[in-house]
Formats: sequence, C-alpha cells, structure tokens
Amino acid sequence: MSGSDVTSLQQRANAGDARAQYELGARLLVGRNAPFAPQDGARFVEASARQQDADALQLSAVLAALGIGRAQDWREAFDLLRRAAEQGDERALGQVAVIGDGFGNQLAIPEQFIHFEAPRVATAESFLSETACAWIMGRARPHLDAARIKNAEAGGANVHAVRTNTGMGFSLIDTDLVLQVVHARIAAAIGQPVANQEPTNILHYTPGQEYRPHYDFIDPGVVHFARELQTVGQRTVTFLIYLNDDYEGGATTFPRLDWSFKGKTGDALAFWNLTEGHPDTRTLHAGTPTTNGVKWLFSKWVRDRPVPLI
Ligand SMILES: O=C(O)CCC(=O)C(=O)O
Ligand SMILES: [Fe+2]
Repeated sequence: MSGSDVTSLQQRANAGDARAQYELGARLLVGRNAPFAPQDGARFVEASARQQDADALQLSAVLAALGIGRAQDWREAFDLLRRAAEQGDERALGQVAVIGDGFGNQLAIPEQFIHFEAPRVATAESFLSETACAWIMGRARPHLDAARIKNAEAGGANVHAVRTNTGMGFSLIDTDLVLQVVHARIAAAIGQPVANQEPTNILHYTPGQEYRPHYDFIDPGVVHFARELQTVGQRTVTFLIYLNDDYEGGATTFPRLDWSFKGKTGDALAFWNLTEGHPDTRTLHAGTPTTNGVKWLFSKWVRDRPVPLI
C-alpha cells in the first residue's frame, strides 16, 4: 500500500469515517503499510469504537487488555467486546461464548508440575478449555502457511527441512480477547510480563510433518543473531499448549533429558531455555512426526525484555 493510500485513509479518518479510522488505526498500531505510530493508532481505533464500529470495539478490547493507549482494564475490555457482540458481530459473539459472561477466574492458573529443575520444565493440565482451543484453531485455520526457521548463515528466516509443518503468527491487530486472556494466563504462569511475549504462533502438523531437534534460545555464537540479541533480547521461556489430542505420534521430545510429553487438549508445557542466565543445551527438543491425524499446537516464545509491537 503506497503513501498516498495512507493519505487518503487519513483524510477520511479525520473527516470522521469510522471504517477509515479503524483501518488506519490498526495499521499505525503495528506499522503495517503505514508508519509505526502506536499511540496515534490507538487514538484512531478509539475514535472508531466510539462510533460503535464492531471491529474497532474488538481491537479496543485488545488494547484495554494490554493497556496500550489507555489504562489496562479487563472489565472495560470485556465491556467493549460485549458491545461488539450486541451488534451481532460473529467474531465477537464467538469470543463471548468462549470467555463466558464475565472474567470470573479467567486469570486463575492451574497448578504446575515441575519435571526438571535445570533446565526448568513444567506442565499444567487443562491450562485452556476445549472451547478456547477450538476457537484458536478456528482463527488460525484460514491463514496456515509454511513455517520458517531462523537462518544462521544469512540472517532472517526461511523455510527449511528442519521444520516441515505449517503455521501462522498472530500480529497484535489480528489477536482478539480470547488470545489476550491466554497471553495473560501465560504471563501469570511463568511470572514474566505479557509485553515480553513474541506474537503467538499456531503450528499445524499433518502426518509426516515434524520440527526436528532444535533449540529455542538465540545462539549467541552466531554473528547474524548478535544484533537481534542486543535489540530484542534472549528467548528465555517456551510455552506450548496442545490444542487437540486426536492424532498419533507428534510428541514433544527432549532427547538429552530422555523425556517426552504429549498433552491432552488444553494441557501446557513450559520450559526455560536458559539456566542461570546461560543457554542450556539440554533443552534440545523436537516435535516428532505426526503419524496419523493432525496436530495443532499453540507456541509462545518469551523474551527477557519487551518485544516491539508487531
Ligand atoms: O511441535 C512441538 O511439539 C514442538 C514445537 C517447538 O519446538 C516450538 O514451537 O518451538
Ligand atoms: Fe522449539
């Protein structure tokens, strides 16, 4: 999208067009086909929400959940979502059905079972409800694309035989309140701020697809990653949620710990990629090939400092 498109969007937004305000606001929030100007973006989204635009109400709910451009407030977030649902918006109605009628104990997290202290590896049963898992799979399904890995030789990321599955990444503006509740639950479970979370990735493995043994920490010995380590920081924690369990194979294995895990729908697995501040090579792990059926996984990488809005 060229600069002139942004200009015309800006003119319509400034003239009070609710759709233009939403569209421009969303783009400015993350710098997608527009300058990166989150505070201005939040203002346009709010202006659109005041005109009851259903998409803007839902994005405002996300911003209220995160405290971007406004105070962090779960109750307000849920009210904004409900207003979109009251207009009959399908996506809002779906979220209300998943979250329930109020926040209640949405942020209460189940007990964790510690399997290893170093590297720290923990699991939790029923971290998410089956309806939340189904919702997230439904949101990701239309957007699946080949998964990528970081390229140690050239920098950047590309498709590679190490990782044959498909997946999708949720930009902030594509998330919803269900996902923000999940992010908040993860933050509470691992004791790290939501702001340190990379965008959620949803992984999808058909029979034979796999994620071969790898580390999630950023290798400090690789020249191309040195800059990234300085600017975005290290990946301290990996948090996986098994979104379904009607498949065979596909366990997450840790060859150096001689341990593997295959969650039931909604179960979570968290592991700390660093031990006492240093990358721990015992965290080598793999998503083994699915042999029958399809595996869906929610994958979250957490950094040691805030991640820029994407
Ligand atoms: O598919 C799996 O079980 C592992 C996924 C994984 O290693 C990751 O998302 O970093
Ligand atoms: Fe991994």
